[in-house]
Amino acid sequence: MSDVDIKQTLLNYQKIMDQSSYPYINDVSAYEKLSKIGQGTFGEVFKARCKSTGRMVALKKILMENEKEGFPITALREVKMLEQLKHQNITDLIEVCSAKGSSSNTKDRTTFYLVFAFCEHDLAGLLSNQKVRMQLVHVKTMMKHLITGLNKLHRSRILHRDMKAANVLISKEGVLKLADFGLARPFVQRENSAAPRPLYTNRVVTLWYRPPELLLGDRQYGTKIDVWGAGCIMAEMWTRQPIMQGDTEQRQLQLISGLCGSICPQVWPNCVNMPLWGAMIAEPNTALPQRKPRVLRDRMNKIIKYDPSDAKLPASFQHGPDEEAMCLLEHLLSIDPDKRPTADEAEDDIWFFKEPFPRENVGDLMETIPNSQFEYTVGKGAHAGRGRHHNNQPRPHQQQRQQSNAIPAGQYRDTIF
Ligand SMILES: Nc1ncnc2c1ncn2[C@@H]1O[C@H](COP(=O)(O)OP(=O)(O)OP(=O)(O)O)[C@@H](O)[C@H]1O
Repeated sequence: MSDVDIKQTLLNYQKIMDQSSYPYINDVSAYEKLSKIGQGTFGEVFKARCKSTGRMVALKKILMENEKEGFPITALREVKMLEQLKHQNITDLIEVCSAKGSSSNTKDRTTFYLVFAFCEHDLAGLLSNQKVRMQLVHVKTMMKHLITGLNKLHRSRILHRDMKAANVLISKEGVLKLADFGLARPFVQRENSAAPRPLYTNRVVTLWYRPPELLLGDRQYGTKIDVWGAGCIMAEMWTRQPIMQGDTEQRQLQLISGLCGSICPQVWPNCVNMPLWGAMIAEPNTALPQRKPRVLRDRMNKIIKYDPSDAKLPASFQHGPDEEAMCLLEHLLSIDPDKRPTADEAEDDIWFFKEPFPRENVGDLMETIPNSQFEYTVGKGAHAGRGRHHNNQPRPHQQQRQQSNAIPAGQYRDTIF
């Protein structure tokens, strides 16, 4: 079914629903709104409680950009994908709810909400809280959850396209969930490499987590764009802040070269075929500086160490760099997308089979966080919008809106850890 057909079907469906008292979709009044916890690109997000079960949920209001057209196609895509993606490491969409306008002006309008199981933290908030002391086993468990969730996504032929610590949620029980499928899209697996590949928009992924191929204008990318994001998140587990914080696409490329080495045909033969390669390399102040060494290992070796205060490590452990962790990180952050592992390969990485072994959850870490820190304040606290997508670029469907490259005051600017 084409997007137009889906839209038309939904329009008809909504008309029927509007005329009927039969609850095809539950009314949002089944939930009691408690507080506003986020301002997503698509609309507001509220913490709420189910009146009948007491279950905590996140209500994501769907921004109706053009109400006459009914339920937005982008939100419909998100719902359809999340229905396929039932997995413990993926945000749990419980249902879609609706609400009728209450005033005489709005009574013909229906507002829709996506209802998700509530998660107390996002990873960005957790990492920015210096009181949260993470041990190697916590980092490993969270990375295992993240890669397992990503593997499920890719096996379901879906690209996330907005991997970042702020889109990784952690439940009170200490289970990590990939969230925010607003930019996700299904992809076609090419059986025949000679077949033409579909073109996707390259205006995806928050700048700090954007891989070299997207920065060089690639429109035929694949799952490896998410794998790069997983690598950025893995490094951030130790640095506690995003590792490459460019404020323009050119600057982001320079930061990548500064850390991961020059983007050049010797390390990535196909780079010369990227749409922006020619223009960028020819610039006098090129964003593609050549002969830059790869210093990722040196920089990270100082940080990726066994923590001597980590009582859970066997006594025989040396407190040196964690060589297996370093190897996985190096692999995830390969400049050449073809050299990055698939999520399936990363899930079987040797690091996860070495002590300390990943656990079912990081519930013990969650227990160390005082209850008060489970609460939200808009724009502050656990869900503060660090590296938010809309600070760097609009969603594809919003490209007509003004793009702002500004990073808000108090946030990281153009730095490298
Ligand atoms: N299941 C959940 N539990 C708790 N909070 C959530 C949940 N889902 C979303 N949120 C909060 O709402 C915010 C916005 O949600 P989400 O990222 O899905 O929307 P978005 O419009 O795509 O936002 P963004 O512009 O940040 O990408 C999140 O950053 C998070 O703080």
